[in-house]
Amino acid sequence: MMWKIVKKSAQLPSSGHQLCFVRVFSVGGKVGQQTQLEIAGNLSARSDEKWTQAKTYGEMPGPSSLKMISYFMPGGALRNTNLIQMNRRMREMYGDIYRLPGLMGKPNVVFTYNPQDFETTYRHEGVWPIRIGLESFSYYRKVKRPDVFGGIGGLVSEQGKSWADIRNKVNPVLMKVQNVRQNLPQLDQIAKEFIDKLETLRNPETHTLQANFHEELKNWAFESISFVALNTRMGLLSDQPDPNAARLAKHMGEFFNYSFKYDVQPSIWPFYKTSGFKKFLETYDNITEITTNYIETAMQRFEIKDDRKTKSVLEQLLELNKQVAVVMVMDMLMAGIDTTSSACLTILYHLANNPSKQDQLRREILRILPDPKGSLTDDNTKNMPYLRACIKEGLRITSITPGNFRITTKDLVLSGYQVPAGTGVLMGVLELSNSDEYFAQSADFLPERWLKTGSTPDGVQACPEARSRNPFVYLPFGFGPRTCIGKRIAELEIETLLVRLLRSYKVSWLPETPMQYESTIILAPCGDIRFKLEPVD
Ligand code: HEM
Repeated sequence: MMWKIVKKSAQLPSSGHQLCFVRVFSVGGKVGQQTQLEIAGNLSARSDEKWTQAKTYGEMPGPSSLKMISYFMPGGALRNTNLIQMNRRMREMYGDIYRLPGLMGKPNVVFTYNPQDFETTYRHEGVWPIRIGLESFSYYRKVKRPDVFGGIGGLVSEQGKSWADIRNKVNPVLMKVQNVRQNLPQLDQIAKEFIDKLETLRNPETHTLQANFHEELKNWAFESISFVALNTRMGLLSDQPDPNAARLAKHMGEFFNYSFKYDVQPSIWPFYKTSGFKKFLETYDNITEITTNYIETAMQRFEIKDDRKTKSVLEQLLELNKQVAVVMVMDMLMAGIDTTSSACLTILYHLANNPSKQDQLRREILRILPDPKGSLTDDNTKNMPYLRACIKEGLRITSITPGNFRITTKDLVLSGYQVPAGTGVLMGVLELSNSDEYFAQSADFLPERWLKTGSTPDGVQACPEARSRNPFVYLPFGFGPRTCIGKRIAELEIETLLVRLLRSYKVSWLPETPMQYESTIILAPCGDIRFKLEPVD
């Protein structure tokens, strides 16, 4: 993998920042060329008035490479900060738009906190938006294991036409609400098993758990997404999980940590394969081996004719193309465990800290599920406006993906500065959705802001005026053709679990300090996570 320097003669700024770094995926030759062509197609000089009157890229505030490195040295302004703290300090120092030089092969990145810039970036992203990030995916799948993946990198890492070819195929399978909702009975069963397990771990006197709630929730997320993706029950919520499932869960946990280290943080692996990176490749191998075995077993099951009217997600993916199915299943497992469990934990935390909102939600849940032994169905889950509002509000206050990223494919003017095609743009959505400028009482958990007037059967007063009218300030699942493909699945899983959990327990937060987060690939809850779970009569 290498970086190619594309010199743009049209708009050279005066300060020496005229080189626009565009990543070339030498690991995925064809993809790289497509991406290059796509950007190169736009390299003819932009000469309209808006562009020529804008300040040059070099005039945009931001540190030089050397200054940036000094910030991370002992005593430096960004020493020991996580990504969120780092962005906040940089914003304090440089303002609402600033640029960071690309270090160790990463592209130059413009950080913006202006929703107009978000809109401009998305409106000009074209039909093949570029979001680079997890390049180890491409390397492993295309260079190390073409035997398994047949040259397909997967949604997360492909760009250009290769990305669109997969995305267009899998969109109807994964984004169509009805197709995803066919998993509701099994997801409901998994949520029930989760509650049964909590009950065995719960101290009936103190109502606290004798186990790590976060780990248990990750097992729930794993069990749920592997049912959707592999059409297989892993048994992770039982006393006797499938041994391969336990191995897969362990490797998935390692994968997430490795990916942060080698895909997000600056690393020399594109130039030199360190022993740590080789271990990462072993983890990839283990995940590939276990997942493909599960797929083979499921394929044998599918051959047996039965009277099912609908086809599972995996069957539909296999009908498209076996390699696409293998890649997509692995992407779903990799992207669908920590995200969903962190989001669920975050929403639960906000509900625990806002007992009156939790009570309000429980009134809705009791209407849906008067008998806790009853089942969740398409019919009784149709009308859950307060639950959906609580989920949105939880993800507004703490979006587990605090920023959205694109590589620009056209020259853009952002906040009055020229931003050449091929530059990274990081849009700080978390900051905006927590600002009083866009959401009244932004620090308060106010699900009512997401309700439509007259939409709540339980007589809750909607408060839509407390919500920003600008759709670009709240984007927890991204935006446009490249938006999260697991959004529907994640929402269904989270809704199902919250209904079951809050139907069974009144939840309160025990630690004296607020929930802590660490920023890895996402913003993940960490530290002391303890809830009190008191049974609901
Ligand atoms: C609450 C949970 C989740 C959140 C907040 C979330 C958020 C996101 C975001 C912000 C993006 C980038 C979108 C963009 O660039 O516009 C993304 C992409 C993606 N997500 Fe999710 N996600 C979640 C759950 C899931 C699940 C359950 C799956 C598995 C099916 C999944 C699979 C993916 C994939 C494959 C992509 C890449 C899509 C592409 O590039 O075409 N996500 N997600």
